[in-house]
Amino acid sequence: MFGVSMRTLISPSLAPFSLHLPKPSLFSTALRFSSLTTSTISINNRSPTNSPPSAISTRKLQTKATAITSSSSSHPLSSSPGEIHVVVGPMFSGKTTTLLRRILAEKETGKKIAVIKSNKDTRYCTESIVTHDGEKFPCWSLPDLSSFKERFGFDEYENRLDVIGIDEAQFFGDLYEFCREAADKEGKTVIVAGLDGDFKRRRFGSVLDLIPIADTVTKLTSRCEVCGKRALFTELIGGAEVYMPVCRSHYVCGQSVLETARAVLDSSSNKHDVVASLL
Ligand SMILES: Nc1ncnc2c1ncn2[C@@H]1O[C@H](COP(=O)(O)OP(=O)(O)O)[C@@H](O)[C@H]1O
Ligand SMILES: Cc1cn([C@H]2C[C@H](O)[C@@H](COP(=O)(O)O)O2)c(=O)[nH]c1=O
Ligand SMILES: [Zn+2]
Repeated sequence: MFGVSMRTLISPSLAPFSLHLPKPSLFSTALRFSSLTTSTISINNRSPTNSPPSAISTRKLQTKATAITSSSSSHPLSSSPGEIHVVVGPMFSGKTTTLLRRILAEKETGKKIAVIKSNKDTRYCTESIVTHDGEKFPCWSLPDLSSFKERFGFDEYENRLDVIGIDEAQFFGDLYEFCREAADKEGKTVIVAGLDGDFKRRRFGSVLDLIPIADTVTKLTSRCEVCGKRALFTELIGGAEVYMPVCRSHYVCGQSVLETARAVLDSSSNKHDVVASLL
């Protein structure tokens, strides 16, 4: 649905956007994932999926030793602590693609993996995560994360699962608790992909709450549908579900266009009301 919507973005209703560039959709057509930009804050200087350097092994050993002598936790560490990697950005910035790459890299090293996405996202397919380029990977489509262990099987989860990928993380109300427990107490590596902000640039769900407990945070960017520059934000451009990635200038410009359009619509519907009331 989105693939189609984005290809028809510059519709008559978007005339104000197209004023800035004669053929803005060329940017999305030409865009490949490799051209999207990334900035990663690696809190402990290791890459998300690479095997840890020796300093990390030392840290894990120390933490393990601490866990053995600690009796305060109701969930004593049975293995090394896990990791949390967070991938955020606007729509079409490559979050699902990145998640998929990282998950496949983990799988290739022999790790047992599982991918979960919110069942609120039914755009392409419910049983798979699907990138906007059509790449797919089977997943658990769930209403919340707390139901995952039971569905996956407690024993299988505890003893065999190494890596959990979470897509559309902004829709999970229990994201923070799930990730903290999985990484801190259950030794899982959790790779989380989701929107940091909504179309009003407000924080979305609890994705941002993960930052203080994350190993790495990667903010991806897309390409502005209007000018082709780096897109940081997602703009809602039509109905309830048509979005496009935009740069800061065009986000601001789009907001003022929308405000003006709303004001015009309001005043004209008021005029109609007045006229109607006179008839
Ligand atoms: N308007 C667009 N702007 C940028 N990328 C787009 C657009 N439309 C489709 N794409 C494609 O979407 C891909 C990213 O898809 P995906 O990983 O699913 O992103 P996200 O999960 O961040 O929404 C890009 O590599 C690009 O090929
Ligand atoms: C900006 C924005 C998005 N959504 C929805 C629309 C999609 O279902 C997902 C984002 O998917 P993607 O993998 O990042 O392309 O979120 C929303 O509900 N509200 C918003 O403001
Ligand atoms: Zn722009």
